[in-house]
Amino acid sequence: MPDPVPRLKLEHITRSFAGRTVVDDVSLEVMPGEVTCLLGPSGCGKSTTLRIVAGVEMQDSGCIWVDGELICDTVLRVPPERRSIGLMFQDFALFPHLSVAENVAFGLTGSKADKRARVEELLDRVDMLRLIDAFPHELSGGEQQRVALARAIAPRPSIMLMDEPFSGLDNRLRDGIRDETLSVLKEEGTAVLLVTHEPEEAMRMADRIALMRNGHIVQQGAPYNVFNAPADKEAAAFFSDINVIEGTVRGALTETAFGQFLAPGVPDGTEVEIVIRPQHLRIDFDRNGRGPNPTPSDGTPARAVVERSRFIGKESLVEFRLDYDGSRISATVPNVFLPKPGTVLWLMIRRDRCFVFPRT
Ligand SMILES: Nc1ncnc2c1ncn2[C@@H]1O[C@H](COP(=O)(O)OP(=O)(O)OP(=O)(O)O)[C@@H](O)[C@H]1O
Repeated sequence: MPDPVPRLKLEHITRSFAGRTVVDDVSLEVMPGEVTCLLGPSGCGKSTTLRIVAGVEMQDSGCIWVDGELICDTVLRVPPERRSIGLMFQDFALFPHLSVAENVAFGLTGSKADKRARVEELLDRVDMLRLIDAFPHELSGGEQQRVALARAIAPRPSIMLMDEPFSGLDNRLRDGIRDETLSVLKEEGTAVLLVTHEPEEAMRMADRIALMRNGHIVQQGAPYNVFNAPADKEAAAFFSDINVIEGTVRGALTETAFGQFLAPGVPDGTEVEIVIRPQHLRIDFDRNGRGPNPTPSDGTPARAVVERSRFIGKESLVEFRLDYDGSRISATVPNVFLPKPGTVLWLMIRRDRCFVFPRT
């Protein structure tokens, strides 16, 4: 079977402003009915990439394809209004003088009856049918956002570009609207390119995450893979707090408080950093100095003294100092676990959750 054609494909997109490269060789694909999140810190070039796809900004080089058809390179340029692209941005604005129904019908063509049917269908899907005749000023922020979504989807764009569309909403409202939005877009088969700087939002919404830094895509893949096999230390740190254990390679091994780590193919003398997330440390009791029995997957246990412990919501964060070299390390534990400073405990780390990188 031939490979499916991506709904949206970006190839080697580059854009500079005043000699500074802001989007640097970005390539990605979005399949129909799938959500790709461009995730990265503020200023890394996410919105510029989105504006280039929308056609309101021009790339210096690279191509954009929709359903296998070239729509933009440095010579050809299909204008924004002919790209079948819907836009939903944080500062979306409904037309204040138009009712909910008129707002949603705004970009629609066809007979009055067809338009009305489409408006009602979409408002029903976003649970806003009861407010069809209301005006924007009579709606809450969340309700306005749902109408904006219905309006953006109404003309059946094959691609939806979303730039931090939910960041103006409070947390509880946001989860509901995010999930609703996702199911409507999936049902419509729309390909979504969504920009966010929040890893949690990307993990929740994306089929694929493209992690961006300084204009580059550092890593792309399913959320599970990007989280569990980060490309480098910064990629790991973008998703959660991390611990970094330093070591030097001798004979393809690094000695640490937690025993030896394999560093195959790494030359002797190379300094490495072993990255482990706080949730992947296991804590055990001292048992009069005996500590826990090591298991093959956890390696050698390390004796540590509690410096501080805090309850931080669903879990507790415990900060330790390792006997081995006096370095600090943190562990999170579900629920409430608040050992006193000075308590001796033992730590083990899940080897399958450690990432070894050359020191940068
Ligand atoms: N028209 C422009 N002229 C000059 N510089 C620009 C222009 N547009 C964007 N930039 C710069 O390019 C960089 C990337 O901006 P961009 O808005 O794409 O980042 P972002 O990742 O979306 O950030 P944020 O999450 O803060 O919106 C920024 O340093 C910005 O100042």
